[in-house]
Amino acid sequence: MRATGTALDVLVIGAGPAGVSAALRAGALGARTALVTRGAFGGMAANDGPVPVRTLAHAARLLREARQMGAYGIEVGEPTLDYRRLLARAGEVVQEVRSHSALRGQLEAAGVVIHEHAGVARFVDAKSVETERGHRLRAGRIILCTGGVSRKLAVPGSELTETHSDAWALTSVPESMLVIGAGATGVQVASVFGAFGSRVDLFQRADRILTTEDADVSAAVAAAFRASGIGVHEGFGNIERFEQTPGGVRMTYSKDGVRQSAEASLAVIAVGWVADTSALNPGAAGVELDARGFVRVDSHLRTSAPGIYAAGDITGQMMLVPQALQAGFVAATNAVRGDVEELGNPVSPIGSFTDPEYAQVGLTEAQARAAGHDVVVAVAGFDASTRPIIDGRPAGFCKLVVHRARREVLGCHVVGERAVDLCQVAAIVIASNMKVSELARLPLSFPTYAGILGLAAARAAHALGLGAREEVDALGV
Ligand SMILES: Cc1cc2nc3c(=O)[nH]c(=O)nc-3n(C[C@H](O)[C@H](O)[C@H](O)COP(=O)(O)OP(=O)(O)OC[C@H]3O[C@@H](n4cnc5c(N)ncnc54)[C@H](O)[C@@H]3O)c2cc1C
Ligand SMILES: NC(=O)c1ccc[n+]([C@@H]2O[C@H](COP(=O)([O-])OP(=O)(O)OC[C@H]3O[C@@H](n4cnc5c(N)ncnc54)[C@H](O)[C@@H]3O)[C@@H](O)[C@H]2O)c1
Repeated sequence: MRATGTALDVLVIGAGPAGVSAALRAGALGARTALVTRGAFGGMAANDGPVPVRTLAHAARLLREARQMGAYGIEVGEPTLDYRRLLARAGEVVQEVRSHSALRGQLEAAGVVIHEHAGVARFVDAKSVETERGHRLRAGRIILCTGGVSRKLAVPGSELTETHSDAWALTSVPESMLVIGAGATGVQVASVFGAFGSRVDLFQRADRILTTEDADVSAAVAAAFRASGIGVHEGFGNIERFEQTPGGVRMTYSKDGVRQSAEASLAVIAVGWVADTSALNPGAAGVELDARGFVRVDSHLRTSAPGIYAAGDITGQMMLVPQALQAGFVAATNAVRGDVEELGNPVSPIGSFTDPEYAQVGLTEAQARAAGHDVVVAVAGFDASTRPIIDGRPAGFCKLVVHRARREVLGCHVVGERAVDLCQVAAIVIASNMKVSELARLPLSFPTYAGILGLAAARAAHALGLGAREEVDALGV
């Protein structure tokens, strides 16, 4: 067992976005800090989540674009996919992102000692941790940033199912695929493999896919998926079991006493994310979990154990990279300076790189109405805007939810090309409390996707009796 000499001020466990941010902040504040992680630096975000997934989504886009070329006078023939080559490319991208990241250098410059590939770390007591590869580390403050893992289904035969990580590691595109769970992960898996030529069936227990999106977004993405050949089964019932078949796997499920089954080459489970705490032995340090199994934290990101903080997916709060970075910063600030900062509730755009893309920021229409806001809703179709028509991508819409009296945007919901980018602009509008009429009058560049936001704002301003719509429509953005 290798023990570090004197105790550290701060030990951060897990080098995903939350842990890297926490360690950087603690080091920058002058604390003697170490960062210990099971595997490679960067966590899921770099190695198994957004970076490889976005690479596959990009390949899906390239296939789509190759098929569109004929309409623009370019003949290239039907594209074919070499999946092994694509996976190699995803690996290269992960390496490239890693080698261009300034974070490791910044951590070293801040004096943070990095223990990478240390194996699983586990609490010995509330101040010390040991790792599988023999490090023993002691610190006055400990920040838990060990992220999460895919939730398993507790049904017979669940060992026959795969996770999104297994799906990325296939050596060829499966002929067919069942995707179970239609949150951000499930729809991404379904969209990518549908584009690669698998026959995909997406099973969602709730009565609509993407339950955390505006209902119009769920409906539009489901309709687009169906139009592209993906089977979308909403409110399908309960899974009874999985069984091996000669060609792959069979899922048996039932609803209202009626039993049905579906078969495919493989089944991918994407029914949610749970904290990765089993190996950490949090009980030895007095760290309590909540009913869902996430580490319970207060607004300062303090756990139930004095001197132990947690940030990122392990807390079960918004499970996204920017939020993990922010939480790591807050937890480390509090660990070093003494509980001076709260996490707060910043404006948080969310979106996914499916085809079609979808994104949101702020309140959905239903949330705004449930909160008692008197709202005006304005929708601009992509087909009413010049740029999507130029690009041959006229499907989609931008929906604004606007507070009638305050004339401020409460929410923006987009389906279609560059939806995620469009919502970043809307996030700035919301964060700055800009009036919708000011947004409508802003001379956004022409012809752009951001212009659709201006068009929706003009329609909202018109509905509020502010008279901007005709002027903007006349410009034909
Ligand atoms: C398929 C997919 C796509 C996604 N796409 C996006 C996206 O487009 N945009 C976005 O913002 N977010 C996306 N996310 C979510 C995002 O990846 C996570 O919210 C983010 O990675 C959380 O960061 P974290 O630091 O909390 O945890 P992680 O990134 O999971 O890092 C945790 C680290 O802790 C290590 N660890 C775990 N247990 C131990 C232990 N006992 N000892 C030592 N080390 C340990 C792990 O090996 C890992 O390195 C996606 C997620 C998935 C699954
Ligand atoms: N692009 C992105 O930003 C992105 C991509 C992937 C994941 N993520 C993050 O990762 C987190 C986890 O995402 P996720 O999609 O894995 O989980 P999730 O909890 O967001 O979605 C799981 C879905 O599975 C459904 N479900 C639950 N039990 C089921 C069952 N037995 N059968 C069928 N359906 C069932 C739920 O209704 C839900 O819609 C999210 O909070 C998200 O923030 C983000």
